[in-house]
Amino acid sequence: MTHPSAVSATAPLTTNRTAVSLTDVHKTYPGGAQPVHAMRGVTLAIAAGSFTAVMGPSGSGKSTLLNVAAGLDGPTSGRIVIGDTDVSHLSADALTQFRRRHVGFIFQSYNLLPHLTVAENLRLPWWLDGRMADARRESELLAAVGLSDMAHRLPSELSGGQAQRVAIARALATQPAVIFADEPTGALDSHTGAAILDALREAVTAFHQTLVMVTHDPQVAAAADEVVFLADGAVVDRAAGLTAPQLSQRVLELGR
Ligand SMILES: Nc1ncnc2c1ncn2[C@@H]1O[C@H](COP(=O)(O)OP(=O)(O)OP(=O)(O)O)[C@@H](O)[C@H]1O
Repeated sequence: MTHPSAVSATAPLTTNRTAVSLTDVHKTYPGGAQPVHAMRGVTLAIAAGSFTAVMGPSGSGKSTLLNVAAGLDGPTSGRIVIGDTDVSHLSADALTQFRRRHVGFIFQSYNLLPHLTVAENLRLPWWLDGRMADARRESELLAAVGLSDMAHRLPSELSGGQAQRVAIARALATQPAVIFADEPTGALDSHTGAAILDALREAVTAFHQTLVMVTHDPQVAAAADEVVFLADGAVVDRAAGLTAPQLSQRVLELGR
């Protein structure tokens, strides 16, 4: 295990075959009258280089799983390992530093900084880590998401699909051990959403990245290598090769 103070900016974190593992992870929110058990003993391993979709009925704990697995929120108990690092017990500062270097995020709302250009938004992960942006990688990423000619635009001058392409490129910038995406196509029309999903898949494959994506959309989940099903805070199934209607049906059954 890597000691918190020894987190390196350059250490390759996906040398083993598992990019992320959760072992008996529980997450309980204090709540009002009663605590909410949003994760009840989740054990899950995500293979390096894979694309995993997380599906389940509303309130089943998908966003909680993503936030806890990504180190955005701490577990109540259990162990989370990203690459070779046990992040469950890192101090807040060490965890922030670790996330900047080794975890990528894509959100439904893009989360671009409005006063920075496309290129500057893309450079943020390096800047936040006190490093110079890698100009060659920046050009490669802009080309990979089809935005080479929009590097100097502001987010307000982009369509939703273009903004999400910037977010994808930014998530890939530091070659993270894993990229977590929460409903990345949720704010887009179905045509643009499909194009974004293609761009994401292609970029993730081209750059050998690992992607874990929460989605309600069975068409999106059908493009994943594997789908993890959650119900009531627990992993109840994992499946590969199901069609969109089959995935839809499975989620409906879990919600009953
Ligand atoms: N900060 C919080 N405080 C208290 N309870 C919370 C908090 N965040 C989530 N919950 C509860 O935890 C449970 C799981 O929520 P979560 O958002 O992870 O589900 P989800 O599957 O992502 O839902 P949806 O599909 O509707 O987005 C729900 O019962 C929710 O009300």
